[in-house]
Amino acid sequence: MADISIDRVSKVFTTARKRTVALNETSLAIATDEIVCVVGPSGCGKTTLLNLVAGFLEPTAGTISVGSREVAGPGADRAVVFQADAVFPWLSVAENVAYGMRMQGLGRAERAARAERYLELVGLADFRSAYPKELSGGMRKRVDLARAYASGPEVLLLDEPFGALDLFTKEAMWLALQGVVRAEPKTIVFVTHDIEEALFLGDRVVVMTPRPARVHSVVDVPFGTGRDLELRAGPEFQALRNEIAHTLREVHDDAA
Ligand SMILES: Nc1ncnc2c1ncn2[C@@H]1O[C@H](COP(=O)(O)OP(=O)(O)OP(=O)(O)O)[C@@H](O)[C@H]1O
Repeated sequence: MADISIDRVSKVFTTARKRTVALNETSLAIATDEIVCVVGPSGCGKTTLLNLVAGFLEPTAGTISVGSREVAGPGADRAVVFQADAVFPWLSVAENVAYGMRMQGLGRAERAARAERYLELVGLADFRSAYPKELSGGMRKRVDLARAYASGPEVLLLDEPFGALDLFTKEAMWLALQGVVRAEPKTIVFVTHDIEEALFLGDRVVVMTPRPARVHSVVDVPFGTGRDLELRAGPEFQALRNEIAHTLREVHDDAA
């Protein structure tokens, strides 16, 4: 269990031809076991922010802490799920889920027990011996999620994990993620382009400005736990969706 503190973080990419300020003194505090969804204009720096928290990139200025530790590189306390599948095609579903635990040196029996627990939580227990090519896109995403959880992180960083899925598969993944989080809460940063996804899953939705990204506004999501898909049809959900869409349109127009 850990909170995340992003304190006046800037990130400048410098190549031979170009200098890009992706983030400019961005600050954000995320509480332990909170789900924060991040939306913003395309190319504003959302993935950069996530990669900085993951430790894949180093800030040009500012600091990021997870719990009491300052981020100084990737670590087992953080697991990342990307849009692209990260499953190994030559490993079975259960072996994929156990992979990170093997790297961490856990014994065979514990790996098997933990893999089983997370396969059950994501609804894949019957597919433990299947290989990725036998799975649908949504099922492969469930494997990614189970593997991320099984590696025992304190923080989950999700970068448009369901971005390539069709609407119905996506909805099923929202419910799957919600179920796993309910069984085992985590501090989650979830980057998405999908406002409904952000509102359905998040405790808060952070709207970023165009590049260089800063936090434009933060929307508190009042729907509690155990959300069902019908929620989206309700007036409160619709009003928040419209509010965020309006903000995004505004920041987009200001930058254009
Ligand atoms: N390694 C890199 N080298 C140079 N520039 C980079 C690098 N990574 C990202 N950028 C630039 O930083 C800016 C922010 O990119 P980033 O991928 O973080 O945006 P994003 O908000 O996640 O975009 P999208 O919504 O389209 O996924 C972009 O202009 C991008 O071209």
